[in-house]
Amino acid sequence: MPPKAIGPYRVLETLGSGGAGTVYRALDRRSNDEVALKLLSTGGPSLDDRAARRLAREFETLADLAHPNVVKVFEAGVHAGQPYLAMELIEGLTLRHYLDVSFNDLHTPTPASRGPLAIRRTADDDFGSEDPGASDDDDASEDDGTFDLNAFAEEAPSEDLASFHGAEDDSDSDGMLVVDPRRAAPRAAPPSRPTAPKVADLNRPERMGKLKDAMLQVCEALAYIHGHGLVHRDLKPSNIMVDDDRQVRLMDFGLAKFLADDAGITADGKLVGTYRYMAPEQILGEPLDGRSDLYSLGVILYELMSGRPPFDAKTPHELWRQVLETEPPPLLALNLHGDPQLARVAHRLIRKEPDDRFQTAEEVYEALSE
Ligand SMILES: Nc1ncnc2c1ncn2[C@@H]1O[C@H](COP(=O)(O)OP(=O)(O)OP(=O)(O)O)[C@@H](O)[C@H]1O
Repeated sequence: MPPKAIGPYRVLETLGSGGAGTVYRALDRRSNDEVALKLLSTGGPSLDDRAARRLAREFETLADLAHPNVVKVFEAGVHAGQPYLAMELIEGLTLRHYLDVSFNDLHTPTPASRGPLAIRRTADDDFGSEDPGASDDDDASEDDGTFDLNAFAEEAPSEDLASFHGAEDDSDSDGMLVVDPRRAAPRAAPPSRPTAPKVADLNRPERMGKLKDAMLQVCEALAYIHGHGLVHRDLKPSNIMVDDDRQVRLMDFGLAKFLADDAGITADGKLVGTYRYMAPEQILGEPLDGRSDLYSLGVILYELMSGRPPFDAKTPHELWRQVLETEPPPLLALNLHGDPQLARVAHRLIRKEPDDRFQTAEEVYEALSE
């Protein structure tokens, strides 16, 4: 049961939960404005009052940031020992759904047959089946108690083209993409499911235009937050939302900085971030800078262009091994007619050595604009 009120906010509904807490749609009783309210779960028992207030004060610094591509943080506070953040409420889709929906639009016979779309949550597990053997995580955590293996459990172990687009996969019980039940109906009748789209469908000009435009806006957001000395540390498709005007908002930036040290390790030894998108230096617990975010951006670009992530494994340890030691398959081998310029950008972003990547988000912006 969600709380009825959090500070001066009346909770209206739960929008979703992620690794760091739960997000509610809430009403600011002072102004009557609706906001997105993120109640952070700090992983253990409630913080003592002083610690929670200190964290909330640090979050307040995020309220000084203002950029059209960065979600606006209004204020921070403490509720029952847990810090919360009140943010601009974005009516839109996560980047992955935004691009999937554009694909589905092209395959839906009549616009009238489509129902309203609404995102309810965005863990990055929204594009493949959850590995039923989630005990992988348990295994790994026994091997190495250092890391928070829940982060891996929140991701799908793999992404294939069928699940990438699956028109009927978007109405799952998580409620992450709510569709007209008429569209969901074929789910019960597997023979009527559409065949998996061809890789070439990923290259449809409209979709590619949206992808490139969104990437440029993410670069602008990253340039801004890096310019303010922040590293996102958890850049992934569910932390990028696109509103109805196609304006991108980067979310959850900076939270990791307050919850962890320079290398992204929390006080209780957990790694902050989502494994699939983590740069090698992040996995190794080394100090991070903006180039680690650029690596994550490269994984996102690679995956949205090819329909699968550059590294794919069933266990965190295997994933880490691949990220640290192996080269990803050439993107254009997976998608023969992919945009070569964008593919080059993706590959350069996911180089293992930060020095070998683009060095700034501005450089990436320029390369994407060529
Ligand atoms: N400012 C916002 N406006 C509208 N919806 C939001 C906003 N912030 C978050 N949400 C929604 O709340 C859900 C949960 O967000 P949250 O940041 O807790 O999780 P996440 O990003 O999916 O995962 P994680 O916390 O592990 O990064 C998301 O699905 C998102 O759609």
